[in-house]
Amino acid sequence: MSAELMIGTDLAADMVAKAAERARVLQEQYGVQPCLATVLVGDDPASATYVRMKQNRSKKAGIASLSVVLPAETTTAELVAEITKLSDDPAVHGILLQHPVPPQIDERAAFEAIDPAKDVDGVTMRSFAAMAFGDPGFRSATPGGIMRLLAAYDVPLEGAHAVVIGRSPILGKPAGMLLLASNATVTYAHSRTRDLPELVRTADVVIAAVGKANFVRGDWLKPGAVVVDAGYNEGNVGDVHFAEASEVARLITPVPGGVGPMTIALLLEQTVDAAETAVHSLTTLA
Ligand SMILES: Nc1nc(=O)c2c([nH]1)NC[C@@H]1CN(c3ccc(C(=O)N[C@@H](CCC(=O)O)C(=O)O)cc3)C=[N+]21
Repeated sequence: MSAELMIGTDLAADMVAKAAERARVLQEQYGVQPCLATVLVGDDPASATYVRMKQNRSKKAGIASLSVVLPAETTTAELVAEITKLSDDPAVHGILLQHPVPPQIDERAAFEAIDPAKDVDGVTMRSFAAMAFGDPGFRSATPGGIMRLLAAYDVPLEGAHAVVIGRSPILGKPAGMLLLASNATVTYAHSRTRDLPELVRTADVVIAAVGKANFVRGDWLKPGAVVVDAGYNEGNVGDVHFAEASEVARLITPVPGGVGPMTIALLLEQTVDAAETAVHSLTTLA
């Protein structure tokens, strides 16, 4: 093992502590408790576990959670109606629709029912555009968490070649946009990419977001590369073959303890951002 670990746990704890302090101030000065609504469709046990983790960590930070659980047979119209209710509820500051949803549901339509002011998970087209333009706004939780981790470890991005493996709408694609906004030279790789190992060997920064356990091998990496493993496969296994990669990389995220806690920390931070904005827009109006 020669690589240094990019540990998310401590940084995330720091971010959550700061969010908790801001939540306390909102409560004390305005009597408002930030509230994150989570929406889970169906009974996938892994998804239920992630949602529970988000709720538990919210609670520790003084953020209320409102849990909506819908049956697996829910239609797009029913889900959109539920999310619209949350969008219209002034007590709710942030909304998270857990991905994936069952196949009969149009996930994009459901995401777009989230009020952009409450899109603390950064999944709407409005938030995507802000990331693509490098404008302020909510970041998709995992990509935003990755950027904070890279910044904390002083990873140089300007002019660096970043290869993002995966192009999903709330992970790979926005991650590439944020890297581009930081002046990296970004290549998106995906299931149709030819000669993937060779391409990855040209990367200074690798973002693995494919959802295949131990997919990225040590001999795919340029010595000294920075490796971010955004995979969350069964049994807490990442997308990167950690034992091999950590012999070649300069910096690497562990799984668990890397990107995962940063994702949740950013979600909570952005929930408090949303609550502050809501409170301040009310006090300005008054
Ligand atoms: N709309 C939406 N937004 C998401 O952000 C989202 C989603 N859907 N669907 C599922 C994935 C998965 N995800 C994780 C978050 C934290 C950990 C995490 O903290 N994992 C711990 C280990 C898990 C444990 O301690 O049990 C770690 O890496 O240290 C993992 C996975 C967010 N996701």
